[in-house]
Amino acid sequence: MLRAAILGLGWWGKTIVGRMKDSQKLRIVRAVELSTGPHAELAAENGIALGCSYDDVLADPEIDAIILTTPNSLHRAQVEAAARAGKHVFCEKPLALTLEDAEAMIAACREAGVILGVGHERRFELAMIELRWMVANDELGTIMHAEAAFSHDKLVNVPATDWRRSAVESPAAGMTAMGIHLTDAFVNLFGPAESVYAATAHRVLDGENGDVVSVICRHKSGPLTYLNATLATPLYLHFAVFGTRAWVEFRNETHPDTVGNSSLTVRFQDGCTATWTFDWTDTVKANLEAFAEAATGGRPYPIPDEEKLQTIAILEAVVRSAMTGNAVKLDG
Ligand SMILES: NC(=O)C1=CN([C@@H]2O[C@H](COP(=O)(O)OP(=O)(O)OC[C@H]3O[C@@H](n4cnc5c(N)ncnc54)[C@H](OP(=O)(O)O)[C@@H]3O)[C@@H](O)[C@H]2O)C=CC1
Ligand SMILES: O=C1CO[C@H](CO)[C@@H](O)[C@@H]1O
Repeated sequence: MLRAAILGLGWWGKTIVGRMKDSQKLRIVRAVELSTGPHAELAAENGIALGCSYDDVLADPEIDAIILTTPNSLHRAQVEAAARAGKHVFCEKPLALTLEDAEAMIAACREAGVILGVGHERRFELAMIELRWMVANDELGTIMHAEAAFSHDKLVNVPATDWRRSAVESPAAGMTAMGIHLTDAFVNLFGPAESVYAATAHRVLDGENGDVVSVICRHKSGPLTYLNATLATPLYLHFAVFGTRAWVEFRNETHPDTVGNSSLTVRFQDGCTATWTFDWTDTVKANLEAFAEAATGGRPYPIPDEEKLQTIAILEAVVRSAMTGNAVKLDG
């Protein structure tokens, strides 16, 4: 059992506490209240000790790991501090806001010999795992292109002054909140991108950041990918991959606060169509338990460092492209 402390009991921190309540692999035993505590009721219900600083938990030999559900710009310093203290660290997405920061964080964890988990839970959807298998095993033929769209209007009602609406914390119209999940999926399916073009628009939300983003990537392995993400329409997640032998569409009704099914529809060259539905699985818990297994020496963490870096390289290129209006080439 991995014993963890959590930093940041906001929306997502509370979600994680709830999801990990009955886990046999990771137990949250301490929480650091930074700014908006106290969280006495939640802590009492879940057997979590409050009232300590980050330095306290880093010095606590009873703590094996840190979970970070804090504003994005704090992630680098907090991950580096955890690594220096010899703690495994699970950091929510985006891992970092720049490639330089992500590289430094990964280097710090490697040097300290600790596992770095990241909140890309969408990889743990059963339908996504199936889709990944189809692509990797050439079931779809040559992949021509893929498209995806993701939205959640949770942020519509938060004040424009909330950190999640700031262009620094959440650049390129919420790429860091929504689009990055799709980028992670494309990196997982098709590997690194060699060039990126992005545009943002400003439709309904106040503030300097825009509320809808579109991104086209050319992947080194060949396919073009296209994503749309917004902060202002009701929740949806749609994903489609088009190959010369078949195309596949993935739909998902899952919301972090509710439960929904997902489905994969495949249409083959000969016109046959097949649809599979998948029951809801707790992908947040699956990701944290995979992290716990890696930290306790069970098996490797399934999101490789190289892919964590590629996702942040694309994020950085999206921000640059949206600002300049030019395509951005990625090297290395
Ligand atoms: N994987 C996923 O699907 C999701 C991931 N996330 C990620 O989780 C992280 C947290 O997001 P979310 O929970 O929505 O954010 P919230 O604003 O709801 O919570 C952030 C918490 O961080 C703490 N905090 C520390 N310093 C600051 C500061 N300077 N300003 C504000 N809060 C601070 C506070 O904790 P306290 O109350 O304990 O003081 C606060 O409640 C982000 O990185 C986000 O991208 C978010 C949603 C879904
Ligand atoms: O930050 C976020 C906002 O909500 C989305 C889902 O509803 C999350 O997936 C995302 O990580």
